[in-house]
Amino acid sequence: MPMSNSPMIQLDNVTVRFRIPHERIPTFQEYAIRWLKRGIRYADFNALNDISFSIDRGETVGIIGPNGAGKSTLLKVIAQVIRPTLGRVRLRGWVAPLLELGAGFDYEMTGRENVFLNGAVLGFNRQDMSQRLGRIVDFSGISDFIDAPVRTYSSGMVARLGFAVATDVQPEVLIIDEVLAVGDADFQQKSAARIREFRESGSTILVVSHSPASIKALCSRALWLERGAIRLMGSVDTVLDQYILGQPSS
Ligand SMILES: Nc1ncnc2c1ncn2[C@@H]1O[C@H](COP(=O)(O)OP(=O)(O)OP(=O)(O)O)[C@@H](O)[C@H]1O
Repeated sequence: MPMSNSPMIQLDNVTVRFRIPHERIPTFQEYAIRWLKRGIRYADFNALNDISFSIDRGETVGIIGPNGAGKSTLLKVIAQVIRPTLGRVRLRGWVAPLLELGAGFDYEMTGRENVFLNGAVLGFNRQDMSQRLGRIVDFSGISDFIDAPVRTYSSGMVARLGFAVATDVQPEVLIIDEVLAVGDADFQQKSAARIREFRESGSTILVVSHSPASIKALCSRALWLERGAIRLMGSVDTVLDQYILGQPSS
């Protein structure tokens, strides 16, 4: 099979800027008055600041960093959920993002209906999804609840179902934001095994986790983000050893 040498994901000088009110405005009324008087002062805040890197086909890259470092923002900009303020994101594959858990779910609908809904979002029709349904429900391990509305599910159950749908459809690029931390130990093992299968079949994977151990177990490269900038990117061992050294508990 001919393989292109060009990267699967490439970011060139990506900056994501949010505009946030400078001071806390206690009520909506106060906000409206200030807005009319042009009295709201904003501060521009770069959640990502001039980020450049590329990821090749088949790489599994773990993203680590403290709270607020910009990890989720980075995944969102790669999944094209948000646009960069400056710079460019280039993608060469079909992406299945598992960002906020259950973000693609309608909580009033049943688990079964949501499988079809999620499938449609990922580009699959009803017939495709009917064929996949049994396998998805099986993997999620929530078959007893599949006809109950998702609002009755625990966050772990939502995670199981979301993960089962998004990873049944063999994406070329799989983007996973902290999903692995949600399920119980049994599900964490199952999902890690599934990610390894994707890795072996050549998918490109990006995973955010606060757990250096899960990143070590799954990834070949790691990217350490801090205050919106790359602190270090390299082999998983090099980056995590440095990262762990910098943690207050060590
Ligand atoms: N829509 C938004 N508007 C304003 N600020 C935002 C928005 N989204 C994120 N931010 C800010 O950008 C920064 C980075 O957020 P992000 O969620 O990417 O961090 P993170 O590294 O994923 O953090 P965590 O580990 O806590 O999940 C934070 O300071 C956050 O408050």
